[in-house]
Amino acid sequence: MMNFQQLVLASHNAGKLKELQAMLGASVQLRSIGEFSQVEPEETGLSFVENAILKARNAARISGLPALADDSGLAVDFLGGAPGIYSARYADGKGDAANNAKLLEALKDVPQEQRGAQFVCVLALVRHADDPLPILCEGLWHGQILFEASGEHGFGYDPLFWVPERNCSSAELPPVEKNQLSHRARAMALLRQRLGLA
Ligand SMILES: O=c1nc[nH]c2c1ncn2[C@H]1C[C@H](O)[C@@H](COP(=O)(O)OP(=O)(O)OP(=O)(O)O)O1
Ligand SMILES: [Mg+2]
Repeated sequence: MMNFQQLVLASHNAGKLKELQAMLGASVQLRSIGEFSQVEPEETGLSFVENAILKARNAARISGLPALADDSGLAVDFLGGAPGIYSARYADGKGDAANNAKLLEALKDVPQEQRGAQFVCVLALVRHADDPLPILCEGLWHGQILFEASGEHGFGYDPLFWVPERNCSSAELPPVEKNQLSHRARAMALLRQRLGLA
């Protein structure tokens, strides 16, 4: 097993970097792809897996380092799994606040018992840009979509995601707790096992 002391994180999302670095601990240093390039690759895949691999290969190519990518999103039952892989682009690239407003509007007449949703995270690690065997790990987190935003922590859809096991929104959870429960935490626990860090 290769020893990954330094990985480039194939993400321009500062929230992901913070969470993933906290989960990985000090033995692996995550460097942001932003140190190397500001150009974001187009996420042309039809699945979280495809987009994670695409982002990881791109970052490995640009940086010359092994690369970790996180492709994630929110799948809402009532919307047939949307916005899913399109979560970041749900409100046409207008950002988190616009995405959240659009989701609240789409669900405004939907009763509580039909507001189930899951966060999905796929982590892909490539040793180099053309790695024929990327390491893939996934994690899911089940919850419900709230009727209004609540909480200041986290990023993205966190203020709208109600966490049944804690009875609060994911943005109300202290970061340490989110990092033990989340879709990303579950995917990272699997990755740590695969890397012999667990
Ligand atoms: O823990 C989370 N808490 C709240 N929202 C979250 C979470 N995890 C993913 N999300 C949302 C944010 C974004 O709307 C989409 C990810 O999109 P995704 O393309 O994977 O990430 P991104 O464009 O923000 O950064 P990048 O592609 O550079 O890694 O799902
Ligand atoms: Mg993205």
